[in-house]
Amino acid sequence: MAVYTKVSDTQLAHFLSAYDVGMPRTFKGIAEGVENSNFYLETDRDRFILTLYEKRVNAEELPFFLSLMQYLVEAGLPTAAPVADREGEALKALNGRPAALIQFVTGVSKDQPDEEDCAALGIMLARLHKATAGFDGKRENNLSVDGWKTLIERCAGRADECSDGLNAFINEEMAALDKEWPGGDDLPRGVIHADLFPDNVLFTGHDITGIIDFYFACTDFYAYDLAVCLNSWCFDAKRNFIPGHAKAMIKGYEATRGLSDVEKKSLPLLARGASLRFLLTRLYDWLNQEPNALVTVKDPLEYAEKSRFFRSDEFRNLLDD
Ligand SMILES: Nc1ncnc2c1ncn2[C@@H]1O[C@H](COP(=O)(O)OP(=O)(O)O)[C@@H](O)[C@H]1O
Ligand SMILES: N[C@@H](CCOP(=O)(O)O)C(=O)O
Repeated sequence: MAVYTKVSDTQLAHFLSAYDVGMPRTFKGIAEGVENSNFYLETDRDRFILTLYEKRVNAEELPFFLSLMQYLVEAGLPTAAPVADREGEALKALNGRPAALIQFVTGVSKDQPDEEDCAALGIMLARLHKATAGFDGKRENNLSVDGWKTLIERCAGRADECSDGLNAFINEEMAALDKEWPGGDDLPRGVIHADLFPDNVLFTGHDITGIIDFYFACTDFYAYDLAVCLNSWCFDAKRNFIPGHAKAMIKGYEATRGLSDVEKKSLPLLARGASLRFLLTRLYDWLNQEPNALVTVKDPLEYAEKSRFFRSDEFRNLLDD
């Protein structure tokens, strides 16, 4: 459960007095997520998510995230809208943290998405990329090559506490990616989600009803967003790659936004970059656990294994099929 900052009944009542959202009926911490504190709020009028932004979110960047979310709702994407208070403010503060009330979206995230879900995700990801092309906000990806180097410095060679040999693996992978990573103009880019894991996509059946958690959204390669999804949607619980999932996702994506040959050829490298990004943030969290937080720390090694897979020929061959 991710609740780093608690909210008392009195604090909630004071916070809600600025809004026109009705009287609270249910209020509880949410049993998913690792980044921010999230609460489910039901009032006599509607359902909401109350988010208190924590460690990795830079408060100055919150207007970018919230305006992107609002833009996407208006563009017809199934995303959650920030709720403004009576003064028209969506970005507020609560218990010393920046906070926002977000519209609740219905649907259930999938632990084990199937091929049809992956196809739907591919289509939705491409729709998202086409929609964000009209959004004029920009945000550098602080979890790309330079950000990985910073995380490596902060993990200070302690990776082997997690697994023998992990430090050497990370350094070797970082050096290779640093050398080969595409330059800013080498691939089409725009605003991407950058963390579109299955827990951030809500379904009813095989239909996507909600895309949430835009707090890593940034300006980067569209194909990198696809590479994040190949990492997070196309492996089974034993971390075996599922080629059918990847094919369905890429096909769905291409049906909506075509991928150039250069983008396709870059996917193995971009997928390795995405693996390293999630390996490093998970490793940092694993090494710096907060004893008082209600949070389930995620396994860094999952992404070391995925990174090794994306270095193999199997994925390259699949793209040539
Ligand atoms: N707008 C929303 N509508 C419905 N459920 C949501 C919404 N936002 C978050 N949730 C629920 O809260 C959980 C944690 O939210 P998430 O944004 O992924 O956390 P974090 O900010 O820690 O990354 C999600 O897995 C989902 O169950
Ligand atoms: N997707 C990341 C963790 C951050 O996302 P959240 O939605 O689970 O808070 C990972 O799996 O490492």
